[in-house]
Order: sequence, then C-alpha cells, then structure tokens
Amino acid sequence: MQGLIPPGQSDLQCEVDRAHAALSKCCSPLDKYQAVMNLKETNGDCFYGLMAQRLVDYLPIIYTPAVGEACQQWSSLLARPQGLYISISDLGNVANVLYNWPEEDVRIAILTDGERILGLGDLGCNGMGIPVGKATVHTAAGGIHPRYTLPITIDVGCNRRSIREDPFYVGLRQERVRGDKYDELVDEIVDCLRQRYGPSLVIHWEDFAASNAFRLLAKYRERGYATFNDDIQATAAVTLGALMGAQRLPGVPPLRQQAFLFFGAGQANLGAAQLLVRALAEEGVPEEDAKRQIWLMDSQGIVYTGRKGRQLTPQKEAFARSQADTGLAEQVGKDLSKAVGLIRPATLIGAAAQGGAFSEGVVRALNQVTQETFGENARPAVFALSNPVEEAECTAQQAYDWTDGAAVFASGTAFAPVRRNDGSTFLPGQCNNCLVFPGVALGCVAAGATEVADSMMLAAARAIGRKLTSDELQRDSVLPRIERLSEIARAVGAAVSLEAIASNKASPSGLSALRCLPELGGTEPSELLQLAEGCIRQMQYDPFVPGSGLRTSG
Ligand SMILES: NC(=O)C1=CN([C@@H]2O[C@H](COP(=O)(O)OP(=O)(O)OC[C@H]3O[C@@H](n4cnc5c(N)ncnc54)[C@H](OP(=O)(O)O)[C@@H]3O)[C@@H](O)[C@H]2O)C=CC1
Ligand SMILES: CC(=O)C(=O)O
Ligand SMILES: [Mg+2]
Repeated sequence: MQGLIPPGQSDLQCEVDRAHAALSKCCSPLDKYQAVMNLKETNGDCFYGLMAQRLVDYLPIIYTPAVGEACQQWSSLLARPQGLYISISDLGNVANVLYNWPEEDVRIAILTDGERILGLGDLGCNGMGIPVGKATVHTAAGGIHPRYTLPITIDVGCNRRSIREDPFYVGLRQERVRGDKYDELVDEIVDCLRQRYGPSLVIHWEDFAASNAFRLLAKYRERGYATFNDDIQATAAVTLGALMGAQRLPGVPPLRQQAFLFFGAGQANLGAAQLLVRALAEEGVPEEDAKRQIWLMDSQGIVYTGRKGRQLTPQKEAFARSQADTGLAEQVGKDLSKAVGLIRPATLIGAAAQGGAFSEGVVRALNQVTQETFGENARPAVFALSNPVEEAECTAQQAYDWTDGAAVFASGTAFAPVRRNDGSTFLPGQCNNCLVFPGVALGCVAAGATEVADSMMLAAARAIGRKLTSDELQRDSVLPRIERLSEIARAVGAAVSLEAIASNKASPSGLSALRCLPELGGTEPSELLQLAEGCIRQMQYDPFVPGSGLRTSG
C-alpha cells in the first residue's frame, strides 16, 4: 500500500469525522444515500463507525424516509449489488446461489420479496434497499457484526408495469409468480439457509404483502424455526410499548377502559391488536372483553362478521365485530370521521399507507369524544405509523394544533420537535419497529433462541416502556428517543434473551453462554447486558504499522 495511500495516518475517529463532513455537503437525501452506500462498499469500518456514532443523523437516510426513495430509484442508482438476489429461475438451484455468498457464519437473514415496500407498494427487485437498510440497523444499533447479517431479495416478478418496463430495471420482467411455485421457492430458500448456516439462524421477514406475510410466518413458526416478521411482530411490540408509555402521562385513559380504532387492518395493525389483547389478558382482562375494545377498519370499512364482498382473512376474522355492529358499520361506510364519532375511541392508530387520512375533522372528533368520555383533561392518542413520511396519516404539528396540544402523538417516520405556545417543545415519539428488531435479533442470537415467541415480543415492549425517562415523558414522548437506539436495542436484547430462557426457547449453545447468570428473574440484569455487549461488534481499526505487513517481499 505504500505510495498508494497518502503518508499521513488517520485513526478511525478522524475518518468518521471526515466522512461526516463530506456527506454533509450532499444536496439531497438521495445523494446522501448514494454517497453513504459508496462509503459502505469502500470502507466498511468507517461506514459502521459513522452509523454507530451518528445513527440519529443517518437513520433517515439508510432507513425511512430516504430509503423509500432509494428503492423507487434502485435500478437507476445501482452501482455495486448489495445483498443476495434469489429469483424464481433459481428454483432447484438455490443451494448453489446461496453458496456464492462469501460469508461462512451468518446469524440472521433478512428476506423480502419486494411486494409491500413501506407504504410504496410493489417495487419488485428494487425493494433490496429495505433488507440492506434493516441489516445496517442490526449492526449499527444491535451491534451484530455485519458479516453475520444476510439481506436477501426474492425475485418472483413485479406486478407494477411501469417498473417492469423501466429499461434499467434489474429484476425479472414478468408478473409475480404465486401459488405452489412461490411456496416451493421460499421453502427451498429457508431449507438451504438452515443447511448452510445451522438451525439457530434467525429468519427475519420484511415487507411482504399481507397475504404471504401471515402465512409464511405461521408456517415456519409451526416448524419450530427461529423466525419473526418485523412488520407484524416488531411493529406490534413498539406500538404496545408506545401505548404503555402513554399510560404514564396524566390524562391518558387506562388501556382497559378505552376503545381502540385501528385504521388499516394489515400486518402492522393486526400484529399490534394481537399483542394488545395479550397484554390486556396479563392485566386480567378476558380475551373476548379485550377484543371488544378493538375496532378495525380496512379498505372496505369496519371489519365485521358477515360483511359482504371479499372474504375476511382469519387474522381479521379474529377481530371482526359481531353482527350486532352491522348497523353501525353500515352507517360508517368508509368514513373515518363517522367511525370516530360512533365508536368513540381514545386511541386512533393508522397503518394503511393513506397519507393524510387523519384529517382535521377526524382528529378534532377524536379529541372531542375522548374528552366527553373521560373528562376535559383527557388526552387522545394519535399514532400515524405509515411510512415513508408522505404516507403518514397526519403530521405531528397537525395532531397538536388540531387538539390544542392534547394529543399524544407518535409516528413511523420521525417528525421534528414541535414548539408549544409556552415556548417549550413537544418531542413526538418515533413509533417504528427499529426500536425492536435489532434487540430481538441480538437477544435471539445471544440466547441461541429456537423460536421467537409472542412472550418475547411482549418482553421487548415492556423493556421499551421501562427505558422511557421522565424527561422524555415531560416532553410528551411516549417512546425513548431514537438517539438512544443502541441503548434500547441492548435492553430489548437482554429482555428477549431472558424471556427465551424463561420460556424454554433458548438452545443449549445459547444457554451455555448464558450460564454465568446467577438468577434468571429481575429486569435487565447487568450480567446479561454485559453478555449482550460481548456479542456486540466494537468499531475499531487494527493498528497499522508503516513499512510492515502488507509489503510484498519478492
Ligand atoms: N411504523 C412502523 O414501524 C411500521 C409501519 N408500517 C407502515 O404501515 C403501513 C401499512 O403496512 P402493513 O400493515 O404492513 O400493510 P398491509 O398491506 O399489510 O396492510 C395495509 C392495510 O391498509 C388497509 N387500507 C388500504 N387502503 C385503505 C383505506 N383507504 N382505508 C382504510 N384502510 C385501508 C388495507 O385494507 P385491505 O385489508 O382491505 O386491503 C390493509 O388492511 C405502511 O405504510 C408501512 O410502511 C408497517 C410496518 C411497521
Ligand atoms: C418500518 C417498516 O418496517 C415498514 O414501514 O415497513
Ligand atoms: Mg417493514
């Protein structure tokens, strides 16, 4: 290398600072995305050092919202391929494709088929930005070595014609393959992954369409694999964490006394509804009573038994209102403000990718019914979970303005702090599954978990709730600040591995590593945190001694 690099020496910190200074000159989030991904290719240590130190600056780039734009432009931007592409043409030959991945020791595979990328719909192969971004967060926040992460895009086609006809498109130019052939391909991929990387490989499903997401999750969980769907389960945990956090604010009605209106009945909201029922059950609320507190609205209106048209999926059926609510549902139709007026919820959670759906009328009505039901100081919760930011149901500013500051607000994509009339600021919480999935992966890897049980997700939600500080609460944030993502990932990791042990979901290899624990009870024991830290990659350069090592010696 002598002569090929400048003679002065820089340590990692200097290079991280230099990279940040250069990136700060980028004119647009998309330019910054490209530049930072280029850094990842050319200097991984510097890239991960930068991500670890300044995650709060770069999360909106490598993750929502900028990653959404990057996916939309993926085929035009692609410089060097990232992650592994497995297509339907590889059916029967997946093992060979998988052996082209250079890493021998992978602990977590992040798979998408690109059909529901954020709220942007079917992006086909262009969805690769998502598993790549999630893998980066696993490392930057969870500390999992990048070598242990494998982002995969399964290309079975794309149902968006404009993408298929884009001359630069990098995926297969055909409509999506469905049915047996699709299932065979996914089966082959999962089998080959487990053959190559062992049964404790964690399989993280991301951004599938709901019709495949629930099915695949159930199928591989039933087989006893360590697998989780981020959009269903991790979103559920962070949403429940936010609801629990809100309970610590004065004026927020108790969970067991309110009605919850979920706008969107897909992966995110059904997952949250399922976990909420479980949390209420642990508070002694019978399951059927808890379900009666919950109302779902999808593209056809209120979800109720006997609704005409498309048959309800089993996941929706579990929450369908009884026929006694048919009259109300028909009165509501598809009108959200009517739904608020008639159901009278104190919590409104949006995950339908319908930007702006929480209009002024809807939010004002929510505030009014909450105060009528629970008193004039009562505060409604407004969670606008859809990503990227254009899909958010309303903005933080709108939620506060339309309720005179009464709303407790959280969103999937971050909003800047909002100034209150008294000069102080609201800190809207970011209710995004990134507060959960890195910790879940860390906890599973540390404990060698054989299954990712719902109780582990509940443990994750509680760990997030415990991490909320009084300072955050004072500024109306119902979740820990995203600046604390690494700290939260470690706490979630500790809670998840503890729960894996307590529920017999830890494997002998994980257990032997964890045997140092004097006792398994309690919250976040320091030993476990230390253990989790032990799994975490330290960002540092090996010392470079000029004149030694790298010179070829004839
Ligand atoms: N903050 C976070 O961490 C997360 C946020 N999300 C975001 O949430 C959004 C939805 O994701 P996900 O649940 O996975 O997607 P799904 O495709 O699984 O579900 C979308 C739901 O929205 C419903 N919907 C569509 N149009 C309307 C409408 N006009 N009125 C009411 N409901 C409607 C659909 O109805 P139907 O069932 O009738 O088709 C469906 O139930 C996305 O924007 C995604 O980015 C997702 C995961 C995590
Ligand atoms: C955050 C996320 O996973 C999504 O919007 O799909
Ligand atoms: Mg997702």
